[in-house]
Amino acid sequence: MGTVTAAISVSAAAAVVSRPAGRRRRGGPAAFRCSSSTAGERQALFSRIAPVYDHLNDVLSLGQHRTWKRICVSWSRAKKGDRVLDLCCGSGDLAFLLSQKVGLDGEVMAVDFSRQQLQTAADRQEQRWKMCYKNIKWIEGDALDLPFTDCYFDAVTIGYGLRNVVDKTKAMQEIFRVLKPGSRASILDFNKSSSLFTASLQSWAIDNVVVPLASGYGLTEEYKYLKSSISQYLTGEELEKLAKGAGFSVAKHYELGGGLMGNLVATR
Ligand SMILES: C/C(=C\Cc1cc(O)c2ccccc2c1O)CCC[C@H](C)CCC[C@H](C)CCCC(C)C
Ligand SMILES: C[S@@+](CC[C@H](N)C(=O)[O-])C[C@H]1O[C@@H](n2cnc3c(N)ncnc32)[C@H](O)[C@@H]1O
Repeated sequence: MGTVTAAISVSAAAAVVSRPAGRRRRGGPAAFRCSSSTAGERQALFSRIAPVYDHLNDVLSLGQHRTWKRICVSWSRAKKGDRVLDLCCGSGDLAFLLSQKVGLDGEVMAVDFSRQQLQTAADRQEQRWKMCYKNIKWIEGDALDLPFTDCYFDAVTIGYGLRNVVDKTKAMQEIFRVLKPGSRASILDFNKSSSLFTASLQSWAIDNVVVPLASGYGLTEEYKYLKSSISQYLTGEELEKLAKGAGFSVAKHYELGGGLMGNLVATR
């Protein structure tokens, strides 16, 4: 009873219920509120969705997310022999693309704070035959406190990660810090569109396709978080200002996928 009590008092305070596994809170599923969720709660969210994350991305975007990720990596200008960082790497999609760009003479550091996402990435690496993938290191770490010295990387990518960190300013400052002068950060995410039509289409797709399908996997609240996280994200113009504020000399945001997605390219 004590555990349930603790859960109820926690839910009253934090609006998020961290229930003991296998037991449901009275009154229906927990609401995962983006505005009050902590880093730990987001970490747990991405660990929960890890087993189906890649599959749902392919199904829900009709495979288009792979195109957007290829563009993100291409715009990082990562090249043979480079030392590069994929931040918030998740299951490794961008890290695998970077690996092919830098080759065996290069090095890919892929950082995430979800052990389950990293395990998925490492399993995928095991199952693939390309020799270059041996240049990837999977590192459990925090985007807000990177374990690297200043001016360490020739390029940084972050795909669908900046929107999910609890301190976007600190994350941008860390990205700037670990980049070599003249090098690029390429930051892919959903676009917080100023177009009412695009914003409505994005919102409709999440409400009527993404969340219902995710519900079939018991991940309703996890995928509802998507919509609230986008609503609390930054517009392209605000992302450019955030990058310039962190010290980047050039920052430009480009819309992708008809405005549903966006990619910021910032040069140190
Ligand atoms: C790769 C994509 C999203 C990754 C992703 C990011 C998050 O912050 C999440 C948070 C919580 C749960 C899941 C995620 C998550 O998967 C983008 C593509 C996958 C999207 C889930 C689908 C988006 C659908 C578009 C709004 C409409 C696509 C229209 C057309 C088919 C191109
Ligand atoms: C939507 S996934 C993106 C994964 C991958 N980049 C992709 O494009 O599919 C967001 C990832 O960011 C990670 N993440 C969120 N906040 C983080 C932080 N502060 N430090 C490290 N990883 C973080 C989550 O664990 C999750 O794996």
